[in-house]
Amino acid sequence: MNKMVQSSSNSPLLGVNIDHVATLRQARGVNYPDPIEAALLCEQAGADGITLHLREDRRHIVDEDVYRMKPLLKTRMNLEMATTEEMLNIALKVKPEWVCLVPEKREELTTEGGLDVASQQDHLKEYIAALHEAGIQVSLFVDPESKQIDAAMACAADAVELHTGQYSQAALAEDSAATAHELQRIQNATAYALSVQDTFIVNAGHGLTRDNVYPIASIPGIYELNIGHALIADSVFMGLEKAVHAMKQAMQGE
Ligand SMILES: CC(=O)[C@@H](O)[C@H](O)COP(=O)(O)O
Ligand SMILES: NCC(=O)COP(=O)(O)O
Repeated sequence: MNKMVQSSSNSPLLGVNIDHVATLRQARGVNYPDPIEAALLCEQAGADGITLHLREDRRHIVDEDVYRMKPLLKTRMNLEMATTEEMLNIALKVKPEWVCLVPEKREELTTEGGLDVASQQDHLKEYIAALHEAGIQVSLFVDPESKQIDAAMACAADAVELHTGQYSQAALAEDSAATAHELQRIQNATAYALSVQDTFIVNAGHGLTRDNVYPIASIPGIYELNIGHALIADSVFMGLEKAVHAMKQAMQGE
């Protein structure tokens, strides 16, 4: 996707991550709640895209979800995955509009850091080229560091998604100095990427909530935010449609 798809307001687009609906399903080993039903509801409520992470251990999203969801989405699918041969084969079959390459550790509670693009450029160049050949655009989930952005561009990635986990944790801990520091890193990384290549897409996400999203959504040039855990948590109390609306409002400072 190019930057032709724009938010109707000045705030970034909202990609909703529906992994956490599948987490609830897997906790019981039953067939509900259905992440596909959730994805379609989020789209109806104004989500600009749907993100899902097919983890190697299949702890939430499973292969069938990805295959079933793709033809039903009206916006676009952003498939997060590790840089393995198995995942490449799945992506080439499913053909999501976007793939976001993320680091994975089996035992982690959630994605702990960004992909170290700089240390594996040869592998990533080939991997990204294979996805491009299938018409899939590629984003790399990276820490907000110029070294990783340079490497992502050198690998011909179309976008980066800046990992906002450290910012979110600092905000949650109400550590205002650390929050300001992490925000500055994300602002600097965004400005850096766009100064090198103004057509490059800079997304951000991880751990964002209605309480901490506005400073990130206000960064000039940020294209899309991917938000899951906090939005699905909100939906327990307010319903999924209202939770999508409320997140969009929070992104605009309302
Ligand atoms: C890469 C990323 O930030 C998301 O995929 C997030 O990791 C989803 O939640 P889990 O970490 O619980 O899979
Ligand atoms: N890539 C980040 C994402 O998709 C959502 O992360 P979270 O809001 O579930 O932490």
